[in-house]
Amino acid sequence: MNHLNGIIVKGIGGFYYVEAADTLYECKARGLFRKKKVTPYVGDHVVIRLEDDGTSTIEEILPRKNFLIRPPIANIDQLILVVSVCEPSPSTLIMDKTIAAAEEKGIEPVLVISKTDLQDCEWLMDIYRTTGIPLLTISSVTGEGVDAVQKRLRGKISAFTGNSGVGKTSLLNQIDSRLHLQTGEISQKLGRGRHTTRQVDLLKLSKETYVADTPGFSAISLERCDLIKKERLPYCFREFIPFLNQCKFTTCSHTCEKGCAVLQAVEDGIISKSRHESYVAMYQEVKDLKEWNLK
Ligand SMILES: Nc1nc2c(ncn2[C@@H]2O[C@H](COP(=O)(O)OP(=O)(O)OP(=O)(O)O)[C@@H](O)[C@H]2O)c(=O)[nH]1
Ligand SMILES: [Zn+2]
Repeated sequence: MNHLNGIIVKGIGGFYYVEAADTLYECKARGLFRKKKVTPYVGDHVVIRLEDDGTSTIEEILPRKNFLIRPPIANIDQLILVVSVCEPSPSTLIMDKTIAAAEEKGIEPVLVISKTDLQDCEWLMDIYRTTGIPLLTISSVTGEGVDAVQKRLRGKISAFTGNSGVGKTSLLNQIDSRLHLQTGEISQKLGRGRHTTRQVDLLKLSKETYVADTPGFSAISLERCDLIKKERLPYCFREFIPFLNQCKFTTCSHTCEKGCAVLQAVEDGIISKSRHESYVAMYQEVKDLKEWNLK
């Protein structure tokens, strides 16, 4: 009997496809998982057993670094949030909700500003430059910045998110022409649109480099389903963290109080106003929620 370590890249009808030692194994999960109500997720690092009859079984699921339920996926290293500088214009509130949701889950957010061939993006860069969130700019038309995104993906499991039409598919096709993903209108016609629920697959770009193929992975699953408790919220704005212990009152909500170090940092231009506005809007949404409204 032979055991191998691998990663689940696809799940279909009770079978899991595990990549291990450069080979794809079709595996069943051990009955024990069902009994324990544990579902293997795409992205799970697993130990598989190769049986003598040629079949394979998932024996063990290794501890998860993080996981999402909708869509079901585990161990995402980074969330690549693609926003176009225009067509469609970005909503900083939705961006900040998505970024905060990633922070809360322990997934590194990476901001990619697309369509830089259409409009100057300095105004958007200015908002995010001071956050410490990795920031990249690209144009899938001129190809500018694509290399840097590719480099950023290397050795990691990444998921892309962003509104329809921002250019996620165009970017992925530039990164790896073997993907031949269908852009824009065509994919809608084929029913790959947003209403189709589809399993998530991991696409392998190169050794240990995977991208979650999640057509349904719109910002929705991250922003709406996962309201962040007000106590946690300030920590989901990473540039606020150095100031959080410096407010005059320990109960400071960092929205309007006197002696608030976060507000002072906004005043001093260390924290951008737009980010703080998003924080306040998100705080208002959750401030009166009771524990049972939140997961
Ligand atoms: N000018 C310009 N147009 C782009 C760029 N990237 C994508 N587009 C165009 O924007 C449209 C949408 O691009 P897609 O790559 O399909 O966008 P998407 O984010 O994958 O959209 P969904 O599949 O609906 O989620 C297409 O018409 C692209 O040709 C870019 O960098 N510059
Ligand atoms: Zn404060």
